[in-house]
Amino acid sequence: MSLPRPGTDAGRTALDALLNAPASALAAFDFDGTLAPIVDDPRTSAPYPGIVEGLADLAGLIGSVAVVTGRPAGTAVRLGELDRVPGITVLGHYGAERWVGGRVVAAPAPPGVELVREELPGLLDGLNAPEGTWIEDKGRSLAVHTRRTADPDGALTLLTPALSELARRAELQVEPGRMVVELRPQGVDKGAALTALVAESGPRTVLYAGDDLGDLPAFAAVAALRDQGVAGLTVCSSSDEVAAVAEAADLVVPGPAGLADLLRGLTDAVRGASGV
Ligand SMILES: O=P(O)(O)OC[C@H]1O[C@H](O[C@H]2O[C@H](CO)[C@@H](O)[C@H](O)[C@H]2O)[C@H](O)[C@@H](O)[C@@H]1O
Repeated sequence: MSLPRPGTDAGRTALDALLNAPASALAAFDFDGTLAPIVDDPRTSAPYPGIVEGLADLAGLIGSVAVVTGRPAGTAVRLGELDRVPGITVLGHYGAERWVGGRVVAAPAPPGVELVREELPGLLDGLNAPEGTWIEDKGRSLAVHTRRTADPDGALTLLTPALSELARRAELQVEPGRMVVELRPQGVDKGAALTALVAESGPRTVLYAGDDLGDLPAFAAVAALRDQGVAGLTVCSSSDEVAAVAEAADLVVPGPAGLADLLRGLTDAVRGASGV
């Protein structure tokens, strides 16, 4: 499997650094839209064929592999079969939760989450939210999905102002995503999560792959880490739904299928470079 070349100097430098010193590399991945194709019902998400095997192979060849997701960490592990990846770290809820070796560690959710849980159904009724609007209660956050409505973008436009006002009263943060608006605790994002992981394990190279707006803080963290001497490669798992992530990435691959190919290309190249 051939390995695509990043379109930026910084990305090419980081890819070369990863291949030259794989034991000093961290590769971190978003879940939905990156490792798992987007589906209408989030409860049925599953990794793209070959992804789990690709992550497991990579985990045996480089310093560390992580998933950083907006999902609860345990949900991502269950849906993604991530416990099949030796040594993987899974950071859930944008870094508020950490799954490692079967245990989830997290601080308690702020009280605003309970307020949103109580008020959200009535708020959606009052707005005549279109049929197909669905509340995903993730425990420490709630997400309002519109993908299954007749007009997902129109539904988001209708609902977002009132959801933002509810988030403000609950002292929560609004997280927009692919046909979804999430109300979640403040003070965490994927950038801070990735930065903390790097501080902990001290890699000399970081690869981060994502597809949605919530991944942009992680891309920004990769850029900041470069200034501190850590080589960084950002990868976009592209879609027709989000343009900003491809614009910010060093390398763009066509969705989870492209990410599966990239994983195979990376493992082949690492093995080739080290003669394994
Ligand atoms: O950080 P991620 O791992 O990318 O999680 C972000 C959100 O992903 C899920 O929603 C998205 O995927 C669904 C399943 O494919 C899709 O139906 C939905 O339209 C997408 O927005 C998940 O349900 C959310 O809780 C995550 O925050």
